[in-house]
Amino acid sequence: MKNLNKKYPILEIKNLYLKYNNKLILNKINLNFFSGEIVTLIGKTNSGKTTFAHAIYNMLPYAGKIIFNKNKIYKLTYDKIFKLGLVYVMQKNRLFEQITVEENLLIGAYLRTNKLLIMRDLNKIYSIFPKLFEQRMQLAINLSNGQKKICSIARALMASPKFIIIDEISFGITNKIINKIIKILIEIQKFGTTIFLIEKNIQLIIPISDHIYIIKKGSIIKSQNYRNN
Ligand SMILES: Nc1ncnc2c1ncn2[C@@H]1O[C@H](COP(=O)(O)OP(=O)(O)OP(=O)(O)O)[C@@H](O)[C@H]1O
Repeated sequence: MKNLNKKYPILEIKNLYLKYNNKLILNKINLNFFSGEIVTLIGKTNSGKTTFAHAIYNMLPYAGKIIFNKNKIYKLTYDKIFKLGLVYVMQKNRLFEQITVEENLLIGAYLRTNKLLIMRDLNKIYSIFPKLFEQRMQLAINLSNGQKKICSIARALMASPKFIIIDEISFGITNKIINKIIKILIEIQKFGTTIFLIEKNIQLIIPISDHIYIIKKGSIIKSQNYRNN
């Protein structure tokens, strides 16, 4: 049984509504996320998953309130949200392509001050993903799409986040690599990081999820709790 902090939610979504051109895309979403949970959002194409993540990161205007670690993040820009420890790995690659893989990874840690811990985490990333080590001096633009995704996730992990959103881990990468990423996620979850996965390929994700929500046409239509407590 996992020892999850249920005292107060690390992320609260209150009455979230979002429209594109007058079309309702997210419809009254109310969700609470707690520290150390792995939460998965499942839904078909165009159900509103990515839009939901964009709203959390304040990249789109919405109605409702989103509170992260008691901060009203609906009033903040996404760089400020990052500084609070909420990190978002977008579905599409957002690496800095004209700098090296290692420079990208270190940018993930730019707010951290303990160099020893940063190097420990960097070495850990390299030991889990040896190909990133081999490619560390290459410009990010030269990576394959799958390696770019791994590098994006690794960069987010280098921030030592309190909360990480990953939009489609499985996008462009093999099951073997997904399993490696899952191993790290389980490890950081033990230290209290909340992991929010947005997925279509659910086979590998369901067994590690504490909570699964299903979204359809912008509404959460089902939730399933897999925790033992
Ligand atoms: N920039 C945009 N302008 C207008 N409508 C948009 C825009 N982006 C998304 N939408 C619409 O919002 C709805 C939800 O899209 P969203 O990308 O959130 O779905 P999704 O569940 O993440 O899909 P996928 O699994 O394919 O990534 C869709 O109807 C889509 O057409």
